[in-house]
Amino acid sequence: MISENTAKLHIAIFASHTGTNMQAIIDACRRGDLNGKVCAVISNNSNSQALEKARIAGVSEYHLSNKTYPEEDELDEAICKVLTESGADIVALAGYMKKLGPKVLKQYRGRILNIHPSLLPKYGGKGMYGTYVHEAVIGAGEKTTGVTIHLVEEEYDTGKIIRQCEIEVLGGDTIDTLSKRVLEREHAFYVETLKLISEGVIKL
Ligand SMILES: Nc1nc2c(c(=O)[nH]1)N[C@@H](CN(C=O)c1ccc(C(=O)N[C@@H](CCC(=O)O)C(=O)O)cc1)CN2
Ligand SMILES: NCC(=O)N[C@@H]1O[C@H](COP(=O)([O-])[O-])[C@@H](O)[C@H]1O
Repeated sequence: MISENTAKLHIAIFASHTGTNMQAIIDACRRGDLNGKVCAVISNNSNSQALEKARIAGVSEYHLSNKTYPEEDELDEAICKVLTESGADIVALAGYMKKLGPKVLKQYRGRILNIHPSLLPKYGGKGMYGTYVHEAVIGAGEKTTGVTIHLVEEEYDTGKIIRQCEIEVLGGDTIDTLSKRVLEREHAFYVETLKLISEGVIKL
């Protein structure tokens, strides 16, 4: 339970690749736009730009994957240990491509957020990540897409929806133009949502 208070929100961020949402959250904390601190960045990808961005920002970063922990339950436990030791109040998945395990889900139930680049429940679930989502949206002839921030449960994209915003699909949109426009909107949307949580306006 995230209680309304003036204490900084300690945020652990998970990212697998580029990490632009992670960077937006780090920057917002540093600017004072979000009463928070990114206490850890975790990636399953040792070569990710996300880990490099975290190193440059001076944020504690961890490569935790099936390469470092081949046994799934050991990886699950290792992630729990890092989250506990980092003092994380809340977990923000931001382009994290792997399924969180049962131990992490139990330890942080109700306090794990994920951002998804569509209006869930449409275009979610296994295989629906990154540009595959925008490809499906355009392929279906949708006039509107959007961004969803939801709580994370065992199955992909099934948790309670916390906030959504709509984004128009333009006539000439390609996968590239749409993904760029959605990603740009995600950055402010994630920061706004975390701010509302830190202020107790959104109660988890
Ligand atoms: N326990 C949970 N873990 C995660 C969730 C979740 O809701 N529950 N959300 C995902 C993020 N996500 C969508 O928002 C998502 C990410 C990845 C996939 C997917 O199909 N992944 C592939 C593997 C892709 C790869 O290895 O690069 C797969 O599982 O086959 C779907 C949805 C984060 N974790
Ligand atoms: N299903 C999960 C999913 O598709 N997540 C998406 O991955 C991108 C990560 O970008 P980033 O690494 O630059 O923040 C974002 O568009 C996010 O919505």
